[in-house]
Amino acid sequence: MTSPSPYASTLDVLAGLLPPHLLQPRVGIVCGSGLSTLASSLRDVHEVPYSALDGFGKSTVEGHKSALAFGLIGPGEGIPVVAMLGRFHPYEGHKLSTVVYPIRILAKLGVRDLIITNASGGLNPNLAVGTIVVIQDHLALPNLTGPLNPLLGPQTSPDHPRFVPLSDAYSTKLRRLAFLAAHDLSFDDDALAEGVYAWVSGPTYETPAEGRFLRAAGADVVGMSTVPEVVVAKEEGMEVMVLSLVTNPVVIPDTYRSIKEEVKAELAGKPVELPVMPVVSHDDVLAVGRQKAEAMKQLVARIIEMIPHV
Ligand SMILES: O=P(O)(O)O[C@H]1O[C@H](CO)[C@@H](O)[C@H]1O
Ligand SMILES: Nc1nc2[nH]cnc2c(=O)[nH]1
Repeated sequence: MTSPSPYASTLDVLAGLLPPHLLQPRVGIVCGSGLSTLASSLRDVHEVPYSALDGFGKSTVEGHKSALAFGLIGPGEGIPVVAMLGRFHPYEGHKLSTVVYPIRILAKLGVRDLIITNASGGLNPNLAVGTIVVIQDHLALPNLTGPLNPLLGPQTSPDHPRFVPLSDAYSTKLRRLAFLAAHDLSFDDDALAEGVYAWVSGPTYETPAEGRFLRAAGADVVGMSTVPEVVVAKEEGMEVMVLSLVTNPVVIPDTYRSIKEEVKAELAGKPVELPVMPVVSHDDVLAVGRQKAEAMKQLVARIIEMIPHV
């Protein structure tokens, strides 16, 4: 007798709660901090709280709900979509297997294209707060050197490769659609940019030196999520796109001033104003999410309508 799949009870609960036309979503959305309103473009919505689903944790971060929203996007019959209203981060104390469990469930439900969103700090000084960055690659320090690669351990399935290539992690098909969708929606040229996401474990925000280090290493934005989801989605064979909303600057020119020089100037009788280091808060992050919610929502909905659904 074969042992039951660890996902079977979660899938059974969903099958018992959802109408058949929503049970096989074609596209998945992961809503980042403050971005749960992305799902408001869905119609015929059925929400299932994470608490009803074995294997799901509870998202403890403000700006993250804890539910799956199933619904339809687009004209006619509509495209069946599932949105994760809230994600899990390792810094909340969740095991990596919990962080990526919803992605595995999305794959088992039939999701083939995954649109992941997040809030991030800007490392590239050309990226203004409010820019949506279409991620083209990532730099994952916890993956490279530490125990935070979600694929560590026995091979998850004989159908999955043991060694997952990530050189094509970010779907060129979906990234192309993002820019076409922004054009369709008459977004300003600088509303959408491209860049590299650095994943850090958090929950501390970066020191100025860490920000400069990540920038020098080639990253444009930094955040505390997403990469484990991308890695598992790739292992599951999905096409993946990440839209990262820049909510705050991390590398700020001219704020890294030398106190030694300030004191020398003071002793020389020059008027001195001590630098005030700007600090970021999660409230700032959520506020930018609210400001940009409508644009993000329109963009995601338009991309989904443009995906060839055969
Ligand atoms: O990546 P998401 O979940 O959007 O959230 C980002 O915002 C939070 C910090 O303000 C961190 O969790 C960071 O990763
Ligand atoms: N690590 C990190 N994550 C973020 N999420 C939103 N802003 C930031 C930031 O500045 N740093």
